[in-house]
Amino acid sequence: MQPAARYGAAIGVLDAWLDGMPAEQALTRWARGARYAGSKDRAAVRDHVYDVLRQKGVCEALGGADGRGLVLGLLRAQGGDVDAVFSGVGHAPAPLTEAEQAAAVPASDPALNVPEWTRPLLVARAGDTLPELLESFAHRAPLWLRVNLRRTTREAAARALEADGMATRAHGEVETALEVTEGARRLRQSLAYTTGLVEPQDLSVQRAIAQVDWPHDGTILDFCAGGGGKALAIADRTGAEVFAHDALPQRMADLEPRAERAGVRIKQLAGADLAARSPFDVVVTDVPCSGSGTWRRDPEAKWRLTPQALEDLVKTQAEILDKASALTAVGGRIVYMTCSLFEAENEAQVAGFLARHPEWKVGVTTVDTPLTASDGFFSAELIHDPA
Ligand SMILES: C[S@@+](CC[C@H](N)C(=O)[O-])C[C@H]1O[C@@H](n2cnc3c(N)ncnc32)[C@H](O)[C@@H]1O
Repeated sequence: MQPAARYGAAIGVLDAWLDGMPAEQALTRWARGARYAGSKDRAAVRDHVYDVLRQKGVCEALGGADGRGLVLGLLRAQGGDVDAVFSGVGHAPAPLTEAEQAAAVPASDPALNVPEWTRPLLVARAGDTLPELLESFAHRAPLWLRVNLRRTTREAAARALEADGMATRAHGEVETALEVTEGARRLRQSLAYTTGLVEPQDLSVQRAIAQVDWPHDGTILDFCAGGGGKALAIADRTGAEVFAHDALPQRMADLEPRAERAGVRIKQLAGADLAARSPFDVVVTDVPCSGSGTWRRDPEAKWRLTPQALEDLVKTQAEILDKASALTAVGGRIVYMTCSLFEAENEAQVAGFLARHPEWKVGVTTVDTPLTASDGFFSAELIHDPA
C-alpha cells in the first residue's frame, strides 16, 4: 500500500471507532477486508490509529471530529505532508476541500491529550511537571522486558534477544529490567520470549515488585491475578507458595502455560477455595483501576473512562482491600497496586483502608508516572500490626 492509502485506511478504522467499535476490532475488520495489505501496512495503519487515539483532542482541534478530520489533525500535529497524503490519488484520501483549507488551525495544546475532567486529577499527581506529563500522553511508551532470573542472567537474555534482531538497554537500578530499543515487533517470535527468558513488563511494575521484601517461605495470594503478570514476577523472587485468584477465572486462562514457560509453579484458586486455604502471609491486590498510568499504551481507555466509572472503581477497590484483609494472616501484609495516577485510587484508598482498619499500618510505597518510568504505577504495602 502507498503511505497515503494507509492513512486512508486509518480514517475508516477511526470512523468505526467513533461509532462505538473497539479499536482492535475495527482494525481486525479492516484487515480482513484488505487482503492486499501486508504486515507492514497493517502495522502502519495500527500506528496511525493509535497515534490519533493518544492525542485525539489535539487532532480534533487541528483537523476535525470525524476520521478524516482526526487524520488531518494528526498530520498537522506531526508536521506531516498534508497535500501528499490528501491527494485523492489511488486509495489516498480526497484532497482538502476549500473549507478544510480555510479553517483556522490553532496552536497544539497538550492539555487536549486527556479528557477535560481528568486534568485536575493529574495536577494533583504531577504538580509542576503537569505540562510534561500531558505531553507524554501523545507518545508511545517504550517496551520494557522483565528477565526471568530463574532461567537466565540479564546479560544472556540480552544476547539471546540480539540474536533475534532486537537491541536492548539494561536499567541501572532494577536488576530484572531491559528496555527494547530496536526491533520490538520481533519479540513474540523471538526465542528469548518463547522459551521464557523474558516477559514484557513495565519498568514501574518491576520497580514496585523489586522494592517489596517477599517472604522466602509461607504463602502469597495474588487476589486479582488476571493474566498473571504480577504473580509470575513475584514467583520469580520468592520461595513461598504462590496462589492466583480472579473474580473472572477465565482471565487466568494463559497463566498455566506462562508459568510453565517461566519455570515457576502458581496454583489457581476458585472463590470457594479461598477461605479454606487462608490465611495467606501476603495478599497482593492489583485492583481494577482507571488505568490512567497506562494511557500511552491503551489510549482508548482514557476516552472511555467516565467520572461515574471512576467512582465505581474506587468502591470496588475498597471492597477488594477489605476482603483481602480477611484473608491475611495475623501480622501479614497486603500489597495494594494500581496502574493509576489518581489520588482517589491510590493514597486516598490507602488512607480509607487505614481508617477502617486501625490495626494496620502502611509500609513501603512506590509511585511512578510516565515521566519517571514508562507507565504510571502505585504500590503500597499494608502491614497488619495488631499490637
Ligand atoms: C488490573 S487487573 C489485574 C492484572 C493482573 N494482576 C496482571 O498483572 O496481569 C484487575 C483484575 O481484578 C479482577 N477483579 C475485579 N474485581 C475483583 C474482585 N472483587 N475479586 C477478585 N478479582 C477481581 C479483574 O477480573 C481483573 O482481572
